[in-house]
Amino acid sequence: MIYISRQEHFNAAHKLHNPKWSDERNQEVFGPCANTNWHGHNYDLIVTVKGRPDPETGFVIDLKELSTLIRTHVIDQVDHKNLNLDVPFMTGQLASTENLVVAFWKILQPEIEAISPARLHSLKLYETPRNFVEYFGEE
Ligand SMILES: Nc1nc2c(c(=O)[nH]1)N=C([C@H](O)[C@H](O)COP(=O)(O)OP(=O)(O)OP(=O)(O)O)CN2
Repeated sequence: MIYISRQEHFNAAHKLHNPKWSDERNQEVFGPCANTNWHGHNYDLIVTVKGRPDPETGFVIDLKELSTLIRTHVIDQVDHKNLNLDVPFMTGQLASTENLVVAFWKILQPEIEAISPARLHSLKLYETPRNFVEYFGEE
């Protein structure tokens, strides 16, 4: 079994804001991340799939195809966007790295399975060089 990864990049604006709370409470919990007029991040997304190399190509999955799939279904939806305002699949959700990576999984898993026998293994999403989450599809 081989684990193979592709890294993609996007930048996006957001703020951490719970609409059920007062502005003061949001500020207290989220600090500068609750800034009313948004802030931005340079995100990196690492998509890892697992499988056995095809005997004819030697590939678990064609990384060019995987890149196109990630860009079409995820990166193009979020790049240069406001995650709170512009991204339908984040509507009604806090724009945290955790919620974002779960939303990406729900989009990518069926798309990968549609083009390849390889399976999605994990997503790693960097919000900053020091803040990142990893998700394996577990509930
Ligand atoms: N569990 C989570 N905690 C936080 C998240 C998150 O998505 N999940 N997000 C944020 C902020 O949006 C943002 O990441 C904070 O940025 P910042 O503090 O600037 O992060 P840095 O790594 O650049 O900060 P350093 O202090 O320089 O390490 C906050 N929490």
